[in-house]
This record gives sequence, C-alpha cells and structure tokens, in this order.
Amino acid sequence: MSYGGYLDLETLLAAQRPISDPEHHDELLFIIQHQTTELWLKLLLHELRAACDHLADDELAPALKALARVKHILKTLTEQWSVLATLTPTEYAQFRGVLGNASGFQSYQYRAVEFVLGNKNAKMLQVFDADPAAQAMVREALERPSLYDEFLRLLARAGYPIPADILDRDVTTAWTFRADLVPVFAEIYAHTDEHWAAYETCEELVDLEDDVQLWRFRHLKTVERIIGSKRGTGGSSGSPFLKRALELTFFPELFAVRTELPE
Ligand code: HEM
Ligand SMILES: N[C@@H](CC(=O)c1ccccc1NC=O)C(=O)O
Repeated sequence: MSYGGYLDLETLLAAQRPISDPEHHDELLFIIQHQTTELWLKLLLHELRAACDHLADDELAPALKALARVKHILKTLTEQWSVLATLTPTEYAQFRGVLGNASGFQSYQYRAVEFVLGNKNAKMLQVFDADPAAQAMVREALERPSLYDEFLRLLARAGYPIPADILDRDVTTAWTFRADLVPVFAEIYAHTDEHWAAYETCEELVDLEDDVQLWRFRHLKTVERIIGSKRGTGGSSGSPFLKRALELTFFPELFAVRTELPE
C-alpha cells in the first residue's frame, strides 16, 4: 500500500478540468472550492445519517458525538468561503459564461443535507430527473425521518408528551411550527437537571442550525461581492433568493421556547 494508492490520488487529482478556453487562471480555484465542499458534504451526510440511526436506536451519546463532528465540518465549510472571496468580480466574469445554466441548485448532496435536517420539498427531486442515481439518493433523504423527527420520536419513547400526530406525520413534507410542542420544551428548559439529556440535545440542535445559517450567510456575502445582484445561473433572482433562505428554520419550537421562559 502507498499513500497515493490508498487515497486514489490519481482519480482525485485528475478531476480538476477547467473548461475555459484559453484556460482562465482562477477557474481552478472555483472548481476546487466546489469539490472540497462536496467532499465535506459527503462526510457531513454520512455523520447526519449515523446521528439519525443512533437516535432511532435510543443511543443518545453516539448521536451527539456524530453531531459534534457535523458542527466542525460546517465550521470548516464556513471558513472556506474566505478562499473563494479572493475571486474578484472581474476575474469571475471572465469564465462565468462557460458555466451555462449549471448552479448550486444541482448539488444533490446539499439537497440531501437540507432534507435530513428537515427542510423537505419533494418538488426539488425533479432537478435530478436526468441523473437517476443522484435522484435516488435525494429521494432516500426525503423519505427518511429527519433528524428532528428522530429526536421527537426518541423523546416520546422516553415518556415526554409529544402529540401523537407528530409521531406519525408524513415525513416527506416540510415541518411546520407546532405550538403544542413548545410547552414540552419549556418544561425541559425550566428543569434542566431532571431533563439533562434532552436539554443537551436541544442545545446541540440549536448549535447545528446556527452553523448551517452561518454557512448560508457566508455564501450570500461571497455571492454579493462577486456578482452583486445579478441573477443566478440557475435562474433564481440571485442574492434576494439566498437572503430569503436565511429565514428558514429547522427547529422553530426550539427558538420559540426561548421567548416563553420566565425571567
Ligand atoms: C462565485 C461563486 C458563487 C456564486 C456567484 C454563487 C451564486 C449562487 C446563486 C446565485 C445561487 C442561487 C441559484 C441560482 O440561481 O444560480 C446559488 C445557489 C447555491 N450555491 Fe452558489 N454560488 C457560488 C459558489 C458556491 C459554492 C462554492 C458552493 C459550494 C458547493 C455553492 C453552493 C450552492 C448551493 C448548494 C446552492 C443552492 C442553495 C439553495 O437551494 O438554497 N455556491 N449560488
Ligand atoms: N450560480 C452561480 C454559478 C455557480 O456558482 C456555480 C456554477 C456551476 C457549478 C456550481 C456553482 N456553484 C454554486 O452556485 C452564478 O450565478 O454565477
């Protein structure tokens, strides 16, 4: 066994193929920024799925360990935007044209992460009509209970009064705010000593949402400095679209409970 053989570097390092002609110096940065993101997304998904499986098996400690790794991956991905931010609008404009209609909308791993975190939207499957393997992967993420679904099921098994219709909801649909969950969390946050495991997991989920939001925010800010408010290659309005994504929340009741806590 050798270093390059074990890591299959031949395959990995043959996969950066700029298409601008003549080749633009900065296209390599653009490709590597995306490829490294996709590699980390692969691990992030692997760990998120493990966290879901552990929760389903009432194994809270290993689930929390997997989530700790997920959070560090997200922090690395957020930091990584600073490398791409060295790409100036002038430089990007010189090869943006070769990207055609390609865009981050088509990242099937990103879509799967959003789905596992609970931001489900079956309509997004059609983006992958031309790629059955990618579509099957995203469909699996759509159809499996989200991380939040698994956590609420675990809480119910542990005796917390989670409303029954939440436990057998259609997990392929987006989560919508449930006011009747807030008192369940309010009890956990009011008596943390008696509910430590649940309390700790709630706070891990809040951290996780924070880290995803920071990634989205840095994407938006990088996009603003590179293309201003031009439309996206994927057909969206561009920065206004990305700004709206910042209003999404995976675990709305975990934020609502904060308002309810007594002073
Ligand atoms: C010059 C750099 C970049 C620009 C100007 C840019 C711009 C955009 C725009 C405008 C959108 C909205 C879709 C569209 O209409 O195209 C988008 C979506 C997206 N981009 Fe980027 N992006 C850049 C870099 C990246 C990188 C490095 C990644 C990492 C993989 C990435 C991942 C995504 C993802 C996952 C979406 C879909 C977001 C969603 O559906 O909420 N982008 N990007
Ligand atoms: N949406 C970007 C293009 C872009 O960033 C992109 C193009 C091809 C493959 C991945 C991309 N990344 C994220 O959107 C733009 O509008 O310039």
